[in-house]
Amino acid sequence: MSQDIETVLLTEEQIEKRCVELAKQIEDDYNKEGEVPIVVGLLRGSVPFMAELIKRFTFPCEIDFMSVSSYDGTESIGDVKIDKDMDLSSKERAILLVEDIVDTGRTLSEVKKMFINKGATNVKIVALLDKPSRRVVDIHADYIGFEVPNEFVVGYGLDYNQKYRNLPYIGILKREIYE
Ligand SMILES: O=P(O)(O)OC[C@H]1O[C@H](OP(=O)(O)OP(=O)(O)O)[C@H](O)[C@@H]1O
Ligand SMILES: Nc1nc2[nH]cnc2c(=O)[nH]1
Repeated sequence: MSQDIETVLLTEEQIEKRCVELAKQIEDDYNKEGEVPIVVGLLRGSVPFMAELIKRFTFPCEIDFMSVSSYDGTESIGDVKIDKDMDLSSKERAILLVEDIVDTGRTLSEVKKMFINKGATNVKIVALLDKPSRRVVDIHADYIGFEVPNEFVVGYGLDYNQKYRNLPYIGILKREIYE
């Protein structure tokens, strides 16, 4: 375990097991609806989770990425802005947004609105982690991996100043690292 980690909250095995369950649930829903969604990963935190999910999808889908930002360090700095838009058109397409964590809910709320404005027919959200105690915007994620407490977590895509994304587990960062 990294010496900067206070506690491991979720092991690699727990995350993988949950990804199998989520992928099955998502697959059943898209098979019922008969749509070919664009699976859109929000860079950069969603990458490990998205890789773990999509390799288990057996339904036809396309993938794309976009990058939005709203955070600096551990605190929200307000508005969400698009740093890199996706390449595919979302007009008249079903979108499955893949996110690492829902915290205040601002990012997903803004991104979902943006897709609806661009003419997407259906926008669903899958997030690995949910921190409901921090929510300031009412946003519904269709699929959630795990609920986490109000602690700053890193690993499995989640960073602190761009570090720790490569950890294969989710852990609580020691306070002395960021205080
Ligand atoms: O629910 P919210 O309060 O909006 O917070 C969640 C967002 O914050 C983090 O993104 P960050 O801007 O740190 O980008 P990253 O994915 O590159 O780490 C995280 O990846 C989510 O996108
Ligand atoms: N790395 C990381 N990014 C976040 N963005 C919002 N909450 C968190 C968190 O707990 N950890």
